Amino acid sequence: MSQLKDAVLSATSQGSKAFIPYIMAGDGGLEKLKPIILKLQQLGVTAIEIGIPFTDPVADGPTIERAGERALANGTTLRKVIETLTGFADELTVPLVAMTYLNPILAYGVEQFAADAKAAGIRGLIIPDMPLEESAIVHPALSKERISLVQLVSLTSTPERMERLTKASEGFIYAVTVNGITGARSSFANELQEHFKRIQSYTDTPVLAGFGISTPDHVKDFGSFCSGVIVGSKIVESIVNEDWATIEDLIGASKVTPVK
Ligand SMILES: O=P(O)(O)OC[C@@H](O)[C@@H](O)c1c[nH]c2ccccc12
Repeated sequence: MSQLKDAVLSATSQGSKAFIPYIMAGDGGLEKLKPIILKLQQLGVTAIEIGIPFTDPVADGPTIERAGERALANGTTLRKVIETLTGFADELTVPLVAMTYLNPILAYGVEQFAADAKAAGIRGLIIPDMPLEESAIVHPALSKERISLVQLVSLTSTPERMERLTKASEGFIYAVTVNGITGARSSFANELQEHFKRIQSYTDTPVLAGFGISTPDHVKDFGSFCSGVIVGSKIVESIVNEDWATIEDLIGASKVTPVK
């Protein structure tokens, strides 16, 4: 079984929803990575998505893009992130999900990456620029280390593609809630509920919503029709501002049973 899927299922079995914050590794310096991760896990998150900064981040909106630029300016690399994580992996109680583009993994070496990622506490991987059809490049090495390869399902996927992505996705399904790039939003399309129902109809793997989610109400609304949420830009911005109260409120909203 996937440790990532287990974590999501156990978060949802208690009437709560899964909450996965996204952070940009190296934003503010790599020495911040450990205290930020330990603080988030102490606040009760389900897993933590760790962004590896990249020079050409196709899916990223301005907040994440700028965080990535700051992290790159600090000299952050995939290798350094993995080394840093490995230094405190024995203190981790939640699974980490790395978000990295394909090129840094190829440059690292797929097999070596998978082994080192495992030792660093990484239990899931999102590779936004790798189409499902190409996943044989990394999948065997990841499977060997029991690292789940999470697929993104977009609003515009055809039903056939949606079914294929959904069935292939490991750990959870990352259902993208908007057409476009990452970044806080104020509202979402009305048909989302139907979209989520359709995705969930293909699989028992939990479906999580991500992109644009930025308020406790969003967390509750999405929690009423899927297994939980991923929040990126709002978390990245709050960490920069050292606004932990906002982060606690967002996490808190995943812990109540939504009344709907
Ligand atoms: O920032 P938002 O809108 O809350 O969305 C989450 C997102 O940032 C995070 O999951 C992410 C960052 N970069 C990505 C690239 C592709 C897919 C997902 C991501």
